[in-house]
Amino acid sequence: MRKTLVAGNWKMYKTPTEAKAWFKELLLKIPTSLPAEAALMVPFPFLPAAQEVLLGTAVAYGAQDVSAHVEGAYTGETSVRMLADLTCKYTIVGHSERRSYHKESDALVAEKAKRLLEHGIIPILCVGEPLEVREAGNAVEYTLGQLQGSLEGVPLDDYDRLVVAYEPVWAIGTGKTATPEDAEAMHREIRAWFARRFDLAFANGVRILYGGSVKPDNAAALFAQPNVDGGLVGGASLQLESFLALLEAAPRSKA
Ligand SMILES: O=C[C@H](O)COP(=O)(O)O
Repeated sequence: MRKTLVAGNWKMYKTPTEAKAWFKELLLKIPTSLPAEAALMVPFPFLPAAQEVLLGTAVAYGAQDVSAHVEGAYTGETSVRMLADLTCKYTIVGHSERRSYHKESDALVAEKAKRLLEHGIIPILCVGEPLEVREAGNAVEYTLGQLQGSLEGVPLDDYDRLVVAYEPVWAIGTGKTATPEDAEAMHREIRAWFARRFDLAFANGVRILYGGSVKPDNAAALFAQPNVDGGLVGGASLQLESFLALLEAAPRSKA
């Protein structure tokens, strides 16, 4: 059984003060019998407030990136030891905005995933093709290539040490969502890749989220697909009511 996960990615929105108030309000409004697991992936300066308010509750939290270096003279970087000290459960690696704007390679993403695993933090590894690749009919090949490269040398002893997020670049922040059928088709390919690389039990256990313009009005159809184990959600995770609606749209688990 895979527990469904709805993870908000706040990107570079809100302030620490706003975030702390939001976390508190969320805890007041979140249903006690929450079907899916909830998580918030927030900017680094929000993590102390997340730890103070969310630690020990039903809402997990984590960062949106991490340095590949453990520590040292790396101005502007944030280390995995800092994230572990702030009790992050998850952290995003390889988001397309970092791959594109910060030229992060698969090899760098793999190093970051390794650092997280070494410190007990679960990487949410993002993969997904740009529009021209999809239009050329190479979306599967491209996405599986990214997956392979971003997990090169990453020691994965169990499926619950990793979450994958399939985020087609053309669907991010554009209002264009992959159809539930297209998302399901890619998620099946990703799961089949894990079956080839590891085994069937690993493949059936690993959670694969969909990301790209997930909203309360399309979430239920996406999350109903057998291989879509929840979502990594940008814009629609920023408002409390829509984040709660997304959580309610998610089933408890997948077989
Ligand atoms: O990580 C989240 C994705 O980039 C999706 O963002 P979005 O829901 O605003 O399209």
